[in-house]
Amino acid sequence: MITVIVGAAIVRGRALLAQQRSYPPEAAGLWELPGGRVERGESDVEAVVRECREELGVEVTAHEPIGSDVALSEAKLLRVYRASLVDPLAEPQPHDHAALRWLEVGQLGSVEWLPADRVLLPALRQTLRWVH
Ligand SMILES: Nc1nc2c([nH]c(=O)n2[C@H]2C[C@H](O)[C@@H](COP(=O)(O)OP(=O)(O)OP(=O)(O)O)O2)c(=O)[nH]1
Repeated sequence: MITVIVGAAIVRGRALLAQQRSYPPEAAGLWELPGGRVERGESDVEAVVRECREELGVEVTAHEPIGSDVALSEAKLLRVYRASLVDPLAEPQPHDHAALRWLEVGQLGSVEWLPADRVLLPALRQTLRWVH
């Protein structure tokens, strides 16, 4: 069975939300998109919405997938969906991450991403350019 990890590319205005991991030690300090494992009986989109609620305390709408699936291991893949805040004035909170940052297109390379997310940077850049 393949485990799907969904990531949320939350875009607000010209910026994308990134979060900094606080664990495990080998990933602490690196940046990723909000998200996590799709649970049994759940759709990808439902998982995106649930994870953003749990991790950030905000409601999002999940849109289309961005880029291609990225293999994390033989049995795990990362699939990213474009997302937006239901209430654009809602401020996401880092419930279990070290920090959050809104990055504009020129700043996407300024943080150290997890390796799988680095693969998606061109697609994320394109999304930020296209939204505006
Ligand atoms: N959420 C998320 N996970 C990512 C990204 N890129 C990436 O390689 N991953 C990896 C890190 C983890 O190994 C895995 C997510 O697994 P998971 O949902 O079980 O979350 P986790 O490791 O934080 O563990 P936990 O919260 O269940 O304790 O996917 C990303 O952009 N967002």
